[in-house]
Amino acid sequence: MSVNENYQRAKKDYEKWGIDVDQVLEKLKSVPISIHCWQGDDIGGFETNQQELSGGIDVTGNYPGKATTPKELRGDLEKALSLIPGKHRVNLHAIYGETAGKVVERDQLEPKHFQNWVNWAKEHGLGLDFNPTLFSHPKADDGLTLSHPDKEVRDFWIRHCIASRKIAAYFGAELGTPALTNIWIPDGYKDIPSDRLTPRKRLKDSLDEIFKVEIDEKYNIDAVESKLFGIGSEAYVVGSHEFYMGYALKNNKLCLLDTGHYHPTEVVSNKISAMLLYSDKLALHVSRPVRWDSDHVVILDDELREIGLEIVRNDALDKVMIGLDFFDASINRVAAWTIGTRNMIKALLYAMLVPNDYLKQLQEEGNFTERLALMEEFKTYPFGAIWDYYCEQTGVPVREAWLEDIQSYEKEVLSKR
Ligand SMILES: C[C@H](O)[C@H](O)[C@@H](O)C(=O)CO
Ligand SMILES: [Mn+2]
Repeated sequence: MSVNENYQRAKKDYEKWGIDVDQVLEKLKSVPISIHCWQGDDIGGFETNQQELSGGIDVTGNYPGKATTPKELRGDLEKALSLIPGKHRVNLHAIYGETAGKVVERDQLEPKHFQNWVNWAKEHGLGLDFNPTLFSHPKADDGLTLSHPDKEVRDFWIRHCIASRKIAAYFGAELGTPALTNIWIPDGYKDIPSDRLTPRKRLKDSLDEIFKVEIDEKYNIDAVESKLFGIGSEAYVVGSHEFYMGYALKNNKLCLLDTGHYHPTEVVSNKISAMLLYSDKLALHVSRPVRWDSDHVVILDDELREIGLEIVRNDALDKVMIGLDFFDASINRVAAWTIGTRNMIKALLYAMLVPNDYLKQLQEEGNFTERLALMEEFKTYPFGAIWDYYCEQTGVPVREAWLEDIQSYEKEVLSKR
């Protein structure tokens, strides 16, 4: 049977539950995923005076073919995007600027250093998002940045964050879609602190300084990302969840929830509905923590499905800005992007093909038997046939056919680097 024949048959199964599958696919096309550029080069970036990765994050593996220039990285992203259905965004870090061989300090970065990215994004109809980079830098060597006891260090990073927001606003103005600027800092202590409050006060003050510079939300939207621990900040992280949740709510900023930044049994899917009661928008870094914040490639596991369900059943596709954050250097990096992003989209599609209103009604009626029965049965509904059709319809390879593209790309491009 052809992809279309399978689709027509599968569609009938969903239609019995009042699900308009054609409409679902139209809607899915309009949901952008922000694809993180840093999977392509192991968070190296292109600074002229490039430093080793720091900040308590780590990329393991030495699979050949990583991008070593902006052109290579863009080429690899293009390849991945050609295998992923829908129109998406690309998420950049400040270390991916292009400064023509000159050393430009991070607090001196300007929109012109990202002009090539903007031209490229225009050419490919992509939105861009942004992150100041507060790691892999001598001024972050002791693991402290915006909460540093030394005012000079703090001021440097404050200037960098302000410069970053201006760069993001340039993306927003040029591309006609606001850029999300996400601030994540590594600040914390390896061992038990004797004072948890003072660094948090300093971080709060630094953030106030950064956001004092007003930027129209038409161009730039600010987010702050919390963390539980990092390598070297096992005992204490200044920007904890409670810290940023309070800050974001009070200052009308977005909380960015990274799925790897919580206790092992604490899940982001369970936070979305609670946070959306108090905030109009939320941002996500979808990752896969294996035993720790390991940033494995996202797979279609229970938590990813649950995240998709929470976004869809709460009618929050316009409220949750979905970004990815994983980095695996032990496999083909273009494949990593493709697998993780396709899975994120699959999770959304899966959620859109569940009779969410009826399941809610069952819960209200206390009919937990039927609720569980249907939630389980829907797991084996012919979701794959709908996904295959979506891929075919959007002009990307169906099922594992994309692997052939990756294999030839590896042979013709990656292996020659
Ligand atoms: C490179 C990213 O900004 C970084 O991964 C951050 O988002 C994070 O999640 C740190 O653990
Ligand atoms: Mn993250």
